Amino acid sequence: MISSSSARLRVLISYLPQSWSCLKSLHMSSQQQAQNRQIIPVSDLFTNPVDRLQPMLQIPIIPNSDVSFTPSREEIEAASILFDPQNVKGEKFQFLGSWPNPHIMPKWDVPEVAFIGKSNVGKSSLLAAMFAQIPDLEVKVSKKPGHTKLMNVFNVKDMFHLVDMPGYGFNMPDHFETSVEAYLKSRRNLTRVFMLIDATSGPVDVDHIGIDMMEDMAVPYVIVLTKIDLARPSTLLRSVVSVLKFRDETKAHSCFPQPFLVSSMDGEGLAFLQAFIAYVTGNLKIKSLS
Ligand SMILES: Nc1nc2c(ncn2[C@@H]2O[C@H](COP(=O)(O)OP(=O)(O)OP(=O)(O)O)[C@@H](O)[C@H]2O)c(=O)[nH]1
Ligand SMILES: [Mg+2]
Repeated sequence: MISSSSARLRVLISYLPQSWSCLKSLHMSSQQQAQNRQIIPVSDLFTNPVDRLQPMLQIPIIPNSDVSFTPSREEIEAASILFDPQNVKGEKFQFLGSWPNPHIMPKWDVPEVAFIGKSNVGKSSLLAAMFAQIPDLEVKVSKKPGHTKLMNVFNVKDMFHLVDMPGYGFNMPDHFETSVEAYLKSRRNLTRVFMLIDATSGPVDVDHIGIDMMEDMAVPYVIVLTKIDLARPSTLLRSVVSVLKFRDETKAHSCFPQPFLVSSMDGEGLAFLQAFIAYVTGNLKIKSLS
């Protein structure tokens, strides 16, 4: 029986490879394990991607005490319908505009969630994937880091707003402090921040700085690992463990304990994340949480 989370992490880390050659062999053995233990295929879009990794380990990847968001399949499907334009006539999906700082941004009486992370991590792509069924709503993405320079606000049916932020790190805008930081510090209707980290690398130095920033401001945030379609299962597992380790080592008080995994390319994990957004903005009741 493994009791403390740091002891659990030590056990998890001992499972993980230390070098690329070991990673390769873990990958091969995980393929063999997949045959034996039936890893869930990626094609199921209404599940938590962590579930398909779980057969690789004999203990929970995320300690049960840290897993509080467990919607049913029906609840996940209900949330994804919120992002579906074929509902009641007149429901609005809109790009509301771009702003360089929060002082000139209109104050709406609607919960907002914001997406932050290093340049090129996939913030704009994640919003584009969420709005994939709304062709009129274009979210610009680019291979070039530092593409998004302003805070872009999108309205989802007057239920909540999604805010795409400029990235930090390489090619970040000079006005980052007066835009993103000022927004995070002052925005009253900001309900949750989603901090994106690249799943192919796990947290890097610039992510640590981002997390410190969130902790200093005591803004509630959630970690989302992006680009999971590009990460092998072993790499993905390693990135999840790195996030948990980092969270525990830094005693990240404002961080939601359960990380999310998503691919904007094949949509894996998207509906699960949408369910969380719907839940935190008060638009979805989760039976297991009520
Ligand atoms: N394979 C894959 N590529 C992705 C994914 N998400 C984003 N990308 C790619 O990563 C690159 C950067 O994506 P963006 O969404 O523009 O990244 P961003 O975080 O908004 O970047 P900045 O605005 O520069 O801060 C683009 O080439 C995307 O196609 C993903 O889930 N899977
Ligand atoms: Mg962007």
